Amino acid sequence: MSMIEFKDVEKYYGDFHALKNVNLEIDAGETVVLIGPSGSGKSTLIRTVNGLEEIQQGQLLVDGFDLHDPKTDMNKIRKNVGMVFQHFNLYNNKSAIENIMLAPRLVLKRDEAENKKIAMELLEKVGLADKATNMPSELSGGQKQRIAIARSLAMKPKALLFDEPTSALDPEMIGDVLDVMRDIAADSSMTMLVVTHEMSFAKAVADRVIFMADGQILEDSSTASFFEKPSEPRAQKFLSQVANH
Ligand SMILES: Nc1ncnc2c1ncn2[C@@H]1O[C@H](COP(=O)(O)OP(=O)(O)OP(=O)(O)O)[C@@H](O)[C@H]1O
Repeated sequence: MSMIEFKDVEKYYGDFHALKNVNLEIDAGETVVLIGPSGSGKSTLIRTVNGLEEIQQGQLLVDGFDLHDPKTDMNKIRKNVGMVFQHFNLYNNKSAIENIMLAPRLVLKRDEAENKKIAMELLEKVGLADKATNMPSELSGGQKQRIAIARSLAMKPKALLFDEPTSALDPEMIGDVLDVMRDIAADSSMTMLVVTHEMSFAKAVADRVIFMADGQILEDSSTASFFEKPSEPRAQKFLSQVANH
């Protein structure tokens, strides 16, 4: 069953045509990496999936719900579709564990003892059990991002969206975050859509690679065939540029 489905989607910012005839289907459990040059529309695409950006034409189905249908409850979509941002977006006035416990408490009304138990398990999972009571200002970028990932997981989502999760991190922090993402991708029930420039992560973890340029999907291939040789010349050029980085 497809978890995310774009059908002939068009997105404009005013006069600017940001997504052009996007057709894309992502099955439940798939890990898909979205790559492309700066300004190609990757963030825009990923942000439409949980309603942070509206589409103007076409259809977008998430977990079987049509995002354009006024009857669709966006809160329900956001419960099931977590998002991890480049700049973490933690609540800076709350400790690591409080960041993780907040949404389940408010949105899911999870019992407090159960909430704490799940939050501690997630802190273990991301390797930060010893930082439970630290404030975000006391954490490194990589630690903040792992807390943000734990916070998303606490809602027990069906899908996770990652928008350049390692782009704001010092190089030595990136590996730990990618390791956590790799673990999550190994859970066959989790759907992941990841915007990243980390080609080795894409190669090792993604089932499929989508290449975008100028608001269009130019290539949608299995990871193996994409990295062997993308069929699209612009994808070939992009790949050689990031590889030389
Ligand atoms: N809120 C907005 N209003 C107007 N234009 C926007 C807005 N957000 C994005 N754009 C434009 O839409 C295009 C796609 O932006 P988007 O952030 O989706 O690209 P991207 O592929 O994620 O780029 P990057 O890799 O640099 O993050 C860009 O030309 C950008 O300037």
